[in-house]
Amino acid sequence: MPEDAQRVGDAAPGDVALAETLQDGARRRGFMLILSSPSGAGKTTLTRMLLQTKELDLTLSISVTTRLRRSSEVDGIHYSFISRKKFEAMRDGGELLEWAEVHGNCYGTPREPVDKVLAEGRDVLFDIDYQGAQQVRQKTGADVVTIFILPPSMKELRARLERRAEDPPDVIAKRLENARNEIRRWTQYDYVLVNSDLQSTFRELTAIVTAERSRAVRSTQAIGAFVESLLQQD
Ligand SMILES: Nc1ncnc2c1ncn2[C@@H]1O[C@H](COP(=O)(O)OP(=O)(O)OP(=O)(O)O)[C@@H](O)[C@H]1O
Ligand SMILES: Nc1nc2c(ncn2[C@@H]2O[C@H](COP(=O)(O)O)[C@@H](O)[C@H]2O)c(=O)[nH]1
Repeated sequence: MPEDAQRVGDAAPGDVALAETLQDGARRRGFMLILSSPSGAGKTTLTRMLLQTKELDLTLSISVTTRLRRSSEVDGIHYSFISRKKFEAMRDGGELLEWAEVHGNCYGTPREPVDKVLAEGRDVLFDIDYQGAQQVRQKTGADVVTIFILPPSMKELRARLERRAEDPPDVIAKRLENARNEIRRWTQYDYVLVNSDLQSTFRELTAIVTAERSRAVRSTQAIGAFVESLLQQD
């Protein structure tokens, strides 16, 4: 073993650097975690639970939309609510990573905040539809993880939209009408979960996040340096 090499348990200054090197953010690239589902299956609820779990350290991508704000929503927190004119200017100016028309309204993901979080080696959470998921996959490639959330039944999907009581009956009817087309897209996704019991689905989601964070393909050079140091040890 070379004289200057570190031993496990040695309190050398190099250990601090090594420990820092192995901070999660430094040892891997961040990824984009996309949740999609038909309206009412539960992705907003699950997104909220993921964000409230501080140790997961996920950052939500806040979409822009031309949809009217629901009474429970806060501008800048749940969405940035903008006019169609502003939306078109952002889209045409290349400010959106992806965009789509969903249930008659326009939705899009501002590119800059996503790039910033990923550059820090952290993960970004998206609540977007299958059209957006497809665009993000095509544009960005490997560092995308997609999850499709299914309802346990169409009856329960309707019941959830009605219990939520956030949309008028015609909007609920349109969302249910679109649900079948959306559900057929499940094969595009990396993972598919049936959201019957909320806590079980949440556990499944956190297990996916944890596993995806250890994928060798996302390793940075820091892990390479760490492996080299391991190989130098007795
Ligand atoms: N596993 C579950 N069991 C029972 N109710 C649920 C479950 N998951 C979510 N819900 C409820 O279903 C309703 C719809 O959920 P949520 O708003 O999260 O759906 P969504 O997929 O985000 O819909 P949208 O695409 O319209 O935003 C909410 O009232 C939520 O509390
Ligand atoms: N392609 C995109 N889809 C988005 C985006 N933000 C939200 N959505 C999807 O729209 C529907 C309806 O959402 P709601 O809040 O009006 O119920 C839902 O499927 C969302 O996932 C986006 O930026 N791009």
